[in-house]
Amino acid sequence: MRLELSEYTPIYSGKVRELYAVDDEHLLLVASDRISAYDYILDSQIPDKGRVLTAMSVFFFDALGVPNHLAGPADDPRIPESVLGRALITRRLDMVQVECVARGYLTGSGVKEYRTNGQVCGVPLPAGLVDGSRIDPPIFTPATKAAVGDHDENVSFDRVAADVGVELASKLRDLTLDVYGRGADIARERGIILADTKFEFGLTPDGELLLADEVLTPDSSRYWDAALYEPGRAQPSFDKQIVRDWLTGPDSGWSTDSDTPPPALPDDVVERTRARYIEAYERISGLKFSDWPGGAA
Ligand SMILES: N#Cc1c(N)ncnc1-c1cnn(CCN2CCOCC2)c1
Repeated sequence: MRLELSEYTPIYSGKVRELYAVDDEHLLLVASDRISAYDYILDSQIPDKGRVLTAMSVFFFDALGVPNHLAGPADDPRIPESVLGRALITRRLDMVQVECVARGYLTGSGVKEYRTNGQVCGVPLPAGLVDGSRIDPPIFTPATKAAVGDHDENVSFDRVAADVGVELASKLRDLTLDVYGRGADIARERGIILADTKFEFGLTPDGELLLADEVLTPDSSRYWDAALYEPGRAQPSFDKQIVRDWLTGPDSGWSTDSDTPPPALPDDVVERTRARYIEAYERISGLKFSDWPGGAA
């Protein structure tokens, strides 16, 4: 008999995910159907978004074979029925307070920094790059974890080494670039560009470094459709562009200049966005989302 979610102690609530304590050594990581856009958590939810992103993490954890925090299968008996398919049992780790970012393309905060000094996180880049330019080989561009609601601050490798020691900083960098590179290769073979991603790592009591949190999902990474890739402009988001275009289009009555929260999304925008998440998962994994636990009975 599965416990109810209310029987677990909540210990962390993020923009779209929550953590609960299962016991002294295990956590329940729950992904919601909430979606963010333009730094707002939208009132509208995307049905099955939490299940799709959980399925993506599990696919990549399995495919990439990196020691990680998973401590049970997607249908683990400790997972409450109400969150089955969008929750995972994980080992409770001592989290390394570094956002481990890998960039294979120049965009977002990276392109802003590049335009001021030709570098990103202290890594010099070739002259003449534009928004969306490929960075080959990919670079490690860590950030400090911001308080809820703030943006992370890009920092140099030397700053990470000063904070956590050069040996652990080097392991974080090497693992981040290796896992990103192999994950991006898998996606690229299936027509999807993983432009960049953010990993989190934690330490076990005996000092083993494990990959934690979510892995290579559209919430922790930028997903682009390779068929639409064109350097020199902001690339359309594979998963969120439908939402972004509607919110900034003529029908929403809202704009990014508005000082009010975005309006609710029309049903067709919700449904098309749901379909994009499922398409990304099925194309990358080669699996059927309908086979993933927790679907409508
Ligand atoms: N994963 C993991 C994990 C772990 N395996 N052990 C101990 N702590 C954490 C942890 C605590 N906070 N965060 C930041 C990321 N959060 C994830 C959930 O949703 C909110 C954001 C990770």
